[in-house]
Amino acid sequence: MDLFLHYLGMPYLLDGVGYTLLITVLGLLGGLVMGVVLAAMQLSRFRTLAIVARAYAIVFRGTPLILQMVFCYNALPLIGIKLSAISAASLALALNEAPFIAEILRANVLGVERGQVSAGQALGMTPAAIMRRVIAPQAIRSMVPALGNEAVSALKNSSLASVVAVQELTLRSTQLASATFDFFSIFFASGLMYLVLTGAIAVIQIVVEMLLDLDRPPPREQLRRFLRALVPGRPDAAPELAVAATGVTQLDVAREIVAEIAADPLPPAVPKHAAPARDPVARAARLAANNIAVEVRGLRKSYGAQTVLDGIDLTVRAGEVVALLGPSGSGKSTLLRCINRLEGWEDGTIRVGGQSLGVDENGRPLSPRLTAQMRASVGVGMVFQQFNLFGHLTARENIAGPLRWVQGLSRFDADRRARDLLERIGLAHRADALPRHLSGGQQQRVAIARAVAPAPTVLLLDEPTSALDPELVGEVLEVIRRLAVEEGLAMIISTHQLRFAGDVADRIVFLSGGVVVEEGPAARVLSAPQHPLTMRFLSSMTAE
Ligand SMILES: Nc1ncnc2c1ncn2[C@@H]1O[C@H](COP(=O)(O)OP(=O)(O)OP(=O)(O)O)[C@@H](O)[C@H]1O
Repeated sequence: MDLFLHYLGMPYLLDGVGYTLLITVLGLLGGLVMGVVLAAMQLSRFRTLAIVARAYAIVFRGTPLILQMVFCYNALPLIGIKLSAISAASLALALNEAPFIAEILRANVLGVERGQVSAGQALGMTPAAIMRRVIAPQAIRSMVPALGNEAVSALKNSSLASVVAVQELTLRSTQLASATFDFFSIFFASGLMYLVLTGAIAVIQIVVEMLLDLDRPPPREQLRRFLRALVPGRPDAAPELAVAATGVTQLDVAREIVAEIAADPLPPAVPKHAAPARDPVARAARLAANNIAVEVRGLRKSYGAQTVLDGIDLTVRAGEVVALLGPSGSGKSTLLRCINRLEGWEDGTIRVGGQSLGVDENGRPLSPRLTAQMRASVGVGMVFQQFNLFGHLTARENIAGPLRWVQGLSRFDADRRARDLLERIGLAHRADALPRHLSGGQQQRVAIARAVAPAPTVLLLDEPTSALDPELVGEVLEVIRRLAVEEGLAMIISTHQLRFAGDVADRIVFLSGGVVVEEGPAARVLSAPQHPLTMRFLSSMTAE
């Protein structure tokens, strides 16, 4: 035991720990930098870069680290690059770690829901802003455990640096044991040192995970809870006593909270503009004089051999509400995504606010960054079936964030606009809740508020209620009515809610097999459809 303690505090071995740490840190930092580059190359639109990165990964993951160390130390001098043993070992470790770290980065970037990327694009965020504000914060959170593993493995791999005579812990332990023959005490002591180092990595990992944990209460709340727990006799410190005194169980309290959240009524409507008079003829005449908000001409779009949209023509005027109806797979979502330039197409033109999104005045395609800027300046918002809220941001930040990043509002103004909208949709009390703590209906209400926050002129809604339980549909339709219809936005809404369509839509466009088979005033199409396919669809929907 004495000998073991003696080796544990021996400066010769402790110096070895220093070298071990140095190589590990340099290797990991180098690996991280190169890993970011490799991951970016693999995710890039340029195939050649992706192929080069993949080839690198095959070579450096497929050969032993010990050979890479020998190569860096002995072979690089042959081409004029002479490195010290520590530099050569660190470089080899970095080269070896890079493809593993790149795969961790790539997997976590791809793991962020694609819907959130579409939502970012639809909000007019550039690819760089989407990476920085949406993907990176979520990917970094989820990659911490894997990076912790990688750090432990790099620490252990650093022992291979002994092959190029770096005086790290394993080499020094072996040398000491050869000289003293006290193998057991020395290797036990050096094993414990490695354990302490890997333990420290585990602790760092736990702390980082805690700091990045979105469910962690804010520091002030943590301090409040801590202080409350210290004060004896306070109701929070002894909830059972409070229950005994009042006769109200915790279950009762929980039920009350759940009931309150479930009811979650919308506040009374205070429309900015008076709701449009529902005299369809007068309204149609008024709308006919408005500017064209969206114009689709001869749109053809295929996925591989499948033609999804086959010569669509559609004109929507400012302030007009158009409901897209049609059976599943008829192309409604694809049409909406094309209008917003989230999809390309083969033939035809789409103009939004008089501009062709994604192409310059000479018809040449714009970069994704310029397309995003154009989308924001034209003012087209989109609401998705699956809500697509940014998962790491609160309800308030989901609305305020894009206002700052895209519209350039100050934090104060963006927050005020977000709070105002949350109040109007009856969710002011949930402003600081994360999307995963909101019901589907609440999430979709926030998503609608986020889409209308920059005051778009055109709002596209892709089956906004189809992912919701029936009892939540009404609240979302009411929010659409308040925030969009009453604001007089031009809207194209793909929906299966016939009553809602009849109530808010000026016109119904019925799609089947990628073509418009019938269109006309909402009341007429719903009550007296002309085309057999429309008739069959409407009677099947009414029967449901
Ligand atoms: N990214 C894609 N790749 C290949 N095929 C696709 C893609 N997106 C849609 N499709 C196909 O295009 C057709 C039209 O799909 P779309 O989602 O536009 O229909 P929809 O009318 O919106 O249907 P639903 O009411 O079920 O949402 C479908 O056959 C679908 O399988």
